[in-house]
Amino acid sequence: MRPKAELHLHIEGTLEPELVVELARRNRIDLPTYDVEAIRARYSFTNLQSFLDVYYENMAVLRTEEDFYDLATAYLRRAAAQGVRHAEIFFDPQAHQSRGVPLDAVVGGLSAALKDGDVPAALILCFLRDRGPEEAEQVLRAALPFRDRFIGVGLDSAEVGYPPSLFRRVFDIAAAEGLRRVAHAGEEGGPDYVWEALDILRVERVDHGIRAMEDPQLVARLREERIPLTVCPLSNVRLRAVPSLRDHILPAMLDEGLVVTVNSDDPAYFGGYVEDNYQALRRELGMTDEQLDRIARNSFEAAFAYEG
Ligand SMILES: Nc1ncnc2[nH]cnc12
Ligand SMILES: [Zn+2]
Repeated sequence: MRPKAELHLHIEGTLEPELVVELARRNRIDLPTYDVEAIRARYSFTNLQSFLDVYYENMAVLRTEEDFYDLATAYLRRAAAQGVRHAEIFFDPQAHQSRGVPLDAVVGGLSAALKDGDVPAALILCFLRDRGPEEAEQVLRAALPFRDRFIGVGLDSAEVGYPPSLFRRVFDIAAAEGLRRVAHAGEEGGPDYVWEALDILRVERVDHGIRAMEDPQLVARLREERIPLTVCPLSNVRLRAVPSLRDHILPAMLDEGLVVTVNSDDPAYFGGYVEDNYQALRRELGMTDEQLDRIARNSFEAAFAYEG
């Protein structure tokens, strides 16, 4: 299996139904069903929001530092089996704080798992864009005492209606703290969101970015500056950002000379971990070993903290 880095992975999106049930029992939380197949049967999505509704509902079982430790430990085990040699992992503190889970339990559990895990990994703190810029700034300030436990900040959750420009200030603060910067853009939002992420947030990687291909000038900018894109093919199909894998624009992105990487996004929900995404590209799009090797090489080049 080809070695690779994974750069677009939400740790909350690795919460498998089996762990939902185990944590609900451990924390005495009522679930509508304890049948893992019944939970999985709900994973049919029509767009990003329809997924986010289920994603936020399921993560209510995450309560304690131990829960976050177990979640990240399970991911790192799977990642190792998928050929991942380095991971940069998103987490969504606001999604837990809003349920009364303290930030130190989240950061403490995740960072302890990373320390003990087999795959070298780092954390990227994401702001939920639909909760607005003021709350994002509060979260960043609350997280600064844990500054040594994460390497950067990101922007995720519902995209359309929440343009990157809203988050200029909090990204400026992050930059001044020496934090690396990424943002989801061009998943459901148009190329204008990718421009804003680059020009206003000064991001160093674009998460998804598939709609950048609608704007040739933007493609030229991404190519010339070698700004990596963390593309998530199975996610794009399951959230209907593309009609099917056969229609995915990823091969054209590679042909344009873009620094494309392949990642799993929320693998517990989208039918596969990162190697499964590589294999699907081979199977459905006929991508060659040479192309997939290039993508894997890109993933190490695009990493912020790879020490290979
Ligand atoms: N694909 C995605 N887009 C935006 N926010 C997310 N949070 C988890 N997965 C996401
Ligand atoms: Zn994502």
